[in-house]
Amino acid sequence: MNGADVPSYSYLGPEGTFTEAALLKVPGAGHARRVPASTVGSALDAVRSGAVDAAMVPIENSVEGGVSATLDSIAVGDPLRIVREELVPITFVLAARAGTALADVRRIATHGHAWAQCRAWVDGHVRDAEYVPSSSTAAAARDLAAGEGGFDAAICSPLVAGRLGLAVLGEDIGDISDAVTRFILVGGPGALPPRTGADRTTLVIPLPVDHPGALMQILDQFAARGVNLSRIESRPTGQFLGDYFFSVDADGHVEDARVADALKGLHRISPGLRFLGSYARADRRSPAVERHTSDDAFTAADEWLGTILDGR
Ligand SMILES: O=C(O)C(=O)Cc1ccccc1
Repeated sequence: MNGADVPSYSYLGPEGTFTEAALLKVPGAGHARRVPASTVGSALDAVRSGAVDAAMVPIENSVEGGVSATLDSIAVGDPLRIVREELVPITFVLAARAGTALADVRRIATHGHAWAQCRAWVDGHVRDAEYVPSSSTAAAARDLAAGEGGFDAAICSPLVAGRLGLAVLGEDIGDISDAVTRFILVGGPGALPPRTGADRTTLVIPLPVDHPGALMQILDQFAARGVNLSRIESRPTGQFLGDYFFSVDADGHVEDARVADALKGLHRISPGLRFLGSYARADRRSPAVERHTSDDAFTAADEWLGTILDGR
């Protein structure tokens, strides 16, 4: 904890982001040192430099899918470890300065994921709407309240709109009303969070180039050990056209024999495999494990092989 008595956390800020709401769900975070960062990359760099103990960043949205800024920043550079996840239900409002009517709104600032989730509402209520990208929903609202940025409205949380004294021109404007975002708490390499039986393991798997069937072989490592995947996305490495890595969430903990065995198989196919952590699922859902992929089955198989190698 950097010698201080309280832990320190960076997060995608400023105050009032959905990411801060996720951080405040972490036990003790309300009394911790909380350091807002203007990008996901800088929140993670604060962990790498040792300026903070851990960072909270968004990773996945039930409507829009993976958060590329997070998937990419965590995949390269000094190794990081996900130690926890939080789920936050997301509600958006259209906020404006007092005196602005909905008919006057054209330029709307917000985070890319918020914009993507309110597309239908905006199309139906704002004529010739123009998207102004912002680093977060709260940054858009803050700049709007300060009269900066040259936009007419912001899409943000009802809480932030209220705190900044902004008028709400549209309530609950998300196209899917029960949208949820998953956030991850990311620390440096260290002891693994304990296995709970309802865990998730996150991996970065570089796709070997000029290797026919590589993706099939990668997927087969999970399938053959009965390991379910809850997310798989391909992202370009940025090195050259056609060079990709897969960002994967698998059910289970690396201390589960079937997951450990799958990781060993993956490493043989893709030696640049990066282990990003095993941590408890926020929804506490445990996977169904067939008998032949249970820890007991793996132990029995190891013992059986041992008898052969020992000449027994
Ligand atoms: O901009 C924010 O408030 C964030 O925390 C990022 C985000 C944006 C939209 C949905 C979920 C998270």
